[in-house]
Parts: sequence; C-alpha cells; structure tokens
Amino acid sequence: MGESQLYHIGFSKQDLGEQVQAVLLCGDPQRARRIAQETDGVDCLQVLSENRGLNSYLCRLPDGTRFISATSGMGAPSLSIVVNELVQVGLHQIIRVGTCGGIADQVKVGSLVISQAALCRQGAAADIAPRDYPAAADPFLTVALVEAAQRLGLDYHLGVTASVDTFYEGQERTDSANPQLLRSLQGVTEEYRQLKILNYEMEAATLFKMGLVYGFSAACVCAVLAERCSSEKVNVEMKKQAEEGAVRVALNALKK
Ligand SMILES: O=P(O)(O)O[C@H]1O[C@H](CO)[C@@H](O)[C@H]1O
Ligand SMILES: O=c1cc[nH]c(=O)[nH]1
Repeated sequence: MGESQLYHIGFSKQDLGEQVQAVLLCGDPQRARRIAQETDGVDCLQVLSENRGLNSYLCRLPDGTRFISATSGMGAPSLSIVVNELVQVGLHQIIRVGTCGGIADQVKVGSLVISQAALCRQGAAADIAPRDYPAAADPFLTVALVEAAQRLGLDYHLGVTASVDTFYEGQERTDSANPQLLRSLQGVTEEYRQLKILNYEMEAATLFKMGLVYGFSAACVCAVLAERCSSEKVNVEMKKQAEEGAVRVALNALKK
C-alpha cells in the first residue's frame, strides 16, 4: 500500500484519476462488487481495493458519469471509518444502497425506503456530533432518488428510518442467542410504528450526521427484506430482486 493510500479503504485520490464525486455505499461487499461487475450499463474501470473486505470499484455509466461502488461494512463504527476516508480522497456525494426491515404497515418486502431523516440510536454518531444533532439526508439528493424511483415505476416510501446498532436486540428480535431483551427494547418496534417510522437499518443516521458536519451530500435507499411487525425473518427469496431495485434507483439518480 503506497503512502498516500488511505489506511482502511486502501486507495488514494490519485488512484481516481479524473474527477469522481459520487459513491454508492453498501454494507455488503458482494453488493458493491455486483454493482460494479454485474450490472447492465455499468463499466467497471478498476478494482480500487479489497483491503479488509472493504471492496471498492471505480465505475463509469454510459453517459460518462464516473462513480465509486464501495463497501461500508455493517454498522456505524465501520461506516464512520470508510466515510471519513472517502471524504479525505475527495468524494462529495454518498448514497447508501442498503437493505432494511419494514416497520410501517405499508412497507412491504420488495419495496424500497428512501430516508428523509433517521432516528439515531447509534454510538458512533456521538463521536461526530452531539446526540441531539439532526440526522437529516441531503434534500436534493433525496429528491433525486425519489424522482428516479418514480421514473422507474418502483414501489417506494419516503420517510423516517430508525438506525440502530444491532440487528437482533436493537431491532427487537428474540429468535436469537439472546431471547431476553432489555426492558427498554421490549415494544420498541410498535412504538416506532406509531411514530410513523418506516424501517430499521444500521448505518443511515450516522452517515447523515457526517454529511451535515463534514459538508458532503448524503442519502439512502434501502430494499425491504422483512416485515418486522409480523415476523422476525428476512425474506431471502426476495433479496436479489429487492436489492436490484435499490441499485437501479441509485444509479438512475446519478445520471447527468
Ligand atoms: O444490506 P446492508 O447495506 O448491509 O444493510 C443492512 O444489512 C445489515 C444487517 O443485515 C446492516 O448493515 C443493515 O443496515
Ligand atoms: O430486518 C432487517 C433486514 C435488513 N437489515 C436490517 O438491519 N434489518
């Protein structure tokens, strides 16, 4: 690794060559790879790094738009490191392309949630800004995602996301190694449903606070893989199709 390459993401500003501003950022490294190498209309110009499984790829769309497809890893601590380094190499626009569990009744498996803001139950975010600092997405980039979903005719919901630090306890799952939830977490999903929160995921709120504090545009589109008010299960049969919808929306929002 050369000296100017960032320690975790494993590439430097120089590796990007021409101007690149946007990143599609996924928790799953294989989703980042599929966007770059298996998506119609995406030309993968270079594997930038696979350091620590934080895969990143330099890509080009048919209209010439260059972007990076990259992995944040799961959860806010990993995302905070990757995003900090992406900003250091000059990236200004970060769209999280994730998966989530639906909370609101209308948020069904296979649909998409575009987050306008997030409830932040994330420890890492407290190292970025005070706890009460807003976790709001960039409005312009969020509208670009909404317009892309409309153009593509995909089923989407726009609203508030709950970003939490754990997939099991924090999302009120009891079918796990820890069936005994803290009293403070018992009933939290129903409380969020009543607060009109749309979905659970694990990175958006910290990304949004970082965007506002560091001065880059942040947005998030997630594919819905579970309906948490009726089940704890992730619907693996629908995963590929739902993820492809989120990827198409993000790519469509990037076009010049
Ligand atoms: O599919 P990704 O982008 O990883 O997002 C969701 O999936 C992971 C949990 O399964 C968490 O990272 C959560 O936010
Ligand atoms: O239920 C889910 C599904 C995907 N990702 C989450 O964080 N929760």
